[in-house]
Order: sequence, then structure tokens, then C-alpha cells
Amino acid sequence: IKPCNLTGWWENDLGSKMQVFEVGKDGTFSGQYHTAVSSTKKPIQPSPVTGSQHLDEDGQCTFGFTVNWKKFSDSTAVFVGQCFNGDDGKEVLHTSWLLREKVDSELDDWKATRTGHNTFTRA
Ligand SMILES: CC(=O)N1C(=O)N[C@@H]2[C@H](CCCCC(=O)O)SC[C@@H]21
Repeated sequence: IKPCNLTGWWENDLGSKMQVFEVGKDGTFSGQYHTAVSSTKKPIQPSPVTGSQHLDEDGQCTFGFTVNWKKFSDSTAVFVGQCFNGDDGKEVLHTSWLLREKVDSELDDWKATRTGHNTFTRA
């Protein structure tokens, strides 16, 4: 199995793209997330990604990352997932995510977290 390294460009079926800069010896990485969709009214801008992946196993690593939508939303997303080598030799990232929006009142805390899942392939 090929060793797993998330460095590079990824895209999902929403048309969002993620660029992972180089992955450190400890598995940490940073990058940029270009979301194609948003529930905010402000214009979308690239957002910083910080994350960590496993490096020790022989490939098909698990990872997590956080996206701070700092320029256009006061929400935060966290993704967890695993990289698989498809039978066609192509890598695919299966992820689940939590999107926490900022709510003005604690009374609205119950409805402030959305969840979903999504798959990324090499862009
Ligand atoms: C991969 C995936 O499903 N998603 C993706 O690529 N973009 C949307 C969300 C973008 C949030 C933007 C900021 C905001 O609207 O508050 S994070 C989960 C979802």
C-alpha cells in the first residue's frame, strides 16, 4: 500500500477545493480551504486549514483538520476522515464534518452545529 500523504490539491462534489501544504514529520499540516458553498452573505474567501494525519501505518491514514472561515464567517468547521487507495489506484478521502456557527444567544446553542460527510479526490 502506498504511504499516505495529504499534500496537494483535493476537491469534493460540492466543488470545494482544499490545498494541503507540506506535511511535517509529526503529521501536522496547514493549508487553505476554498469552499464552493456557504450559508453566509459575505463573499467567500480562501480560509486557513490546520490539521494532523497519521504517518506511521502503511498508508490509508486517518486525519483531522479545522477550517477557520475567518474572512467571511464567524463559524468553524472540523473534519475527520481516512484516506483510501481506491481499486483504480486513485486516492479518496472519506470525511465527516461538524460546522459550528456562532449564535447570539445561548438559548440558540442547540441549533448551532451542523454535521455532514463528504468525499474528496485529487483535484
Ligand atoms: C465538504 C463539505 O461538505 N463542505 C464544504 O466544502 N463547504 C461546506 C461548509 C462551508 C462553510 C462556510 C462558512 C459558513 O457558511 O459559515 S463546511 C462543510 C461543507
